[in-house]
Amino acid sequence: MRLYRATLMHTPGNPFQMPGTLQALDDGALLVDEQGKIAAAGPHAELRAASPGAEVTDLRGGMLLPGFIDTHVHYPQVRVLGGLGMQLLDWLEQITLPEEARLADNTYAGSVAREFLSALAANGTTTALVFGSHFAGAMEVFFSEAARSGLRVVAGQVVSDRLLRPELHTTPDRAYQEGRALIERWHGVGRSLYAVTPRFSLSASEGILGACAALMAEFPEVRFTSHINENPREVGAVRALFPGARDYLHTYEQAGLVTPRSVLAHSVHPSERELGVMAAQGCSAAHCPCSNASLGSGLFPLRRHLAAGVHVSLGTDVGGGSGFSMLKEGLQAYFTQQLLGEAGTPLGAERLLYLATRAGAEALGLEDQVGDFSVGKAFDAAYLRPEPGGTLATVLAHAPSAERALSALFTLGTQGDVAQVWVQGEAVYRRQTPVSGVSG
Ligand SMILES: O=c1[nH]c(=O)c2nc[nH]c2[nH]1
Ligand SMILES: [Zn+2]
Repeated sequence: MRLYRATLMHTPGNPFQMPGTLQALDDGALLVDEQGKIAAAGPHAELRAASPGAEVTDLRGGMLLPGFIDTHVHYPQVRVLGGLGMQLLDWLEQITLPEEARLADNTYAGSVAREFLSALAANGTTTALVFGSHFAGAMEVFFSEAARSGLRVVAGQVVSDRLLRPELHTTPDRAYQEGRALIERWHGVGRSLYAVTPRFSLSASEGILGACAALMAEFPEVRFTSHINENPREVGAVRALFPGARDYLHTYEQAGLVTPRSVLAHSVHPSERELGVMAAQGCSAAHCPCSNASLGSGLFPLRRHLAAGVHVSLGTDVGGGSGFSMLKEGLQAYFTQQLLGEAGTPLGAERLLYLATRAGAEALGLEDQVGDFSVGKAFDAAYLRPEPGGTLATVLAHAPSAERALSALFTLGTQGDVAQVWVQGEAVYRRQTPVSGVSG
């Protein structure tokens, strides 16, 4: 048993439904067992007295949060981050798809996978729903590297059969065969799960969506993810490609792909009908505010999603987004809602923490295992501790409440403030202290 002594913050409930779910303990502790599960949580003095033999990891001076859960992030797109100046379809054609084609080479894919997984961990992300590569070989490489990294990933091969580039196209039969082989090899192995992943209806014929549906029916535990209603030009093109569909969601719905296992990224331009069906089917929307701003996609109608009863989580959407930081994503989500004025939903610290952690666990059906520090869950955690002397350190030192400390963290925090990260009690990242005072 090991006792982690720290200032703890987590949201073991949904603050959009029940305000006041933020729990903060100033001198708190988590007792973690040999399986990496939380055996007890509470004030440090109490846990210490009850478990005098436990070894103590002293994390005072920072904040211990549940590991972040990123519900939309593209593995092949690390190296295209920063490609500013375009909207979705031009950005895909000119910057992103040429890079994705390079993952046909497994050695290249391995380097990218390692860069990607290291960046997730260094930003405190312990679980991610990962949009994969179009190549089965690159997915083999990815799952192997993910197992080595210790992170939890829900990932799948991306499938498409039109309008991208020929080398990224497959066929329904091949999509089914390769998907099946990957699921049998990786789903439920270690900390990996599989997600069936058509890129978007624009690049997926009814045949491809049918192959995805066949996999979902055959493997009732695998997850599903895709894109929806991101950009007006994209939405118009999908309408033209599926003249029989009522709207974008209907293209997935007709194939039986809208279920509680589905996470649809973006949903910036939904109709009321689409929101009603998403809510009724228990499917989640992954909100990616940095990407929506960067690609000029629009302002996410969070209020309408919540009013309809659609579950919402957060995603960084690397590389359309602006990096791996779920703190930055939370801040941009807050900005977006502020910019919407009356139509926006205020996002205080409690809601931001929930969106960056537990909401993701709920979207992935993992809320019994991760997402907060409840007893029985895995110890997946990020320790945030700014280096002394910076602005965040100053603000935290004077924060009048836990909420203010947390909102300062979302406002000012960066990758450099992530000091240590654990998954299931195993250290997966530790910040290297910069060498200071060396000149020449
Ligand atoms: O933000 C996005 N990134 C992508 O790579 C993509 N592909 C289809 N639609 C997409 N949207
Ligand atoms: Zn995306």
